[in-house]
Amino acid sequence: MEETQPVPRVGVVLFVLKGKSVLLGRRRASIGESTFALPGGHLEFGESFEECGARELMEETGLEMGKADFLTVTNKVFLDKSKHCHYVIVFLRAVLADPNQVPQNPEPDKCDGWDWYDWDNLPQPLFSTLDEMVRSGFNPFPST
Ligand SMILES: CC(C)CCOP(=O)(O)OP(=O)(O)O
Ligand SMILES: [Mg+2]
Ligand SMILES: [Mg+2]
Ligand SMILES: [Mg+2]
Repeated sequence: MEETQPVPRVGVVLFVLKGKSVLLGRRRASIGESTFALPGGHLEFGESFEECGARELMEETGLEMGKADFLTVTNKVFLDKSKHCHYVIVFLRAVLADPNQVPQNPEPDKCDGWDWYDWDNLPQPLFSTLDEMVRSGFNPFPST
């Protein structure tokens, strides 16, 4: 019997920028377990990319998204572990509505906690897709 392949899903993740730092959290999840990743998650029915990003940011960090704009998109099949999955990941760049807001960790089963990391001194290991972008020289910061 042919093994049913999982259908591709859409994720929306955010480069939340603060000065030269970016918000990252260490994942506790099947995909990218123990790697440092951007906040974000599955696009839900009827959402715009920005609505999804704002919802996921609030759900995962308690932070309110301010201005956001589209950066790039990737298309990747994840074969790590037993759970094979295929994601189109939309990357937004965002700032906080209130730059003084402090990230919380309301989903401790999914993440060790959130912190700001200098782009020139990122923690390791990074989530695979983010690692590939960094290694390729990708820069999420607006050109001044
Ligand atoms: C692989 C990823 C970029 C897309 C899914 O993200 P996620 O596992 O954080 O999903 P949720 O936040 O929606 O649980
Ligand atoms: Mg989420
Ligand atoms: Mg998530
Ligand atoms: Mg979700």
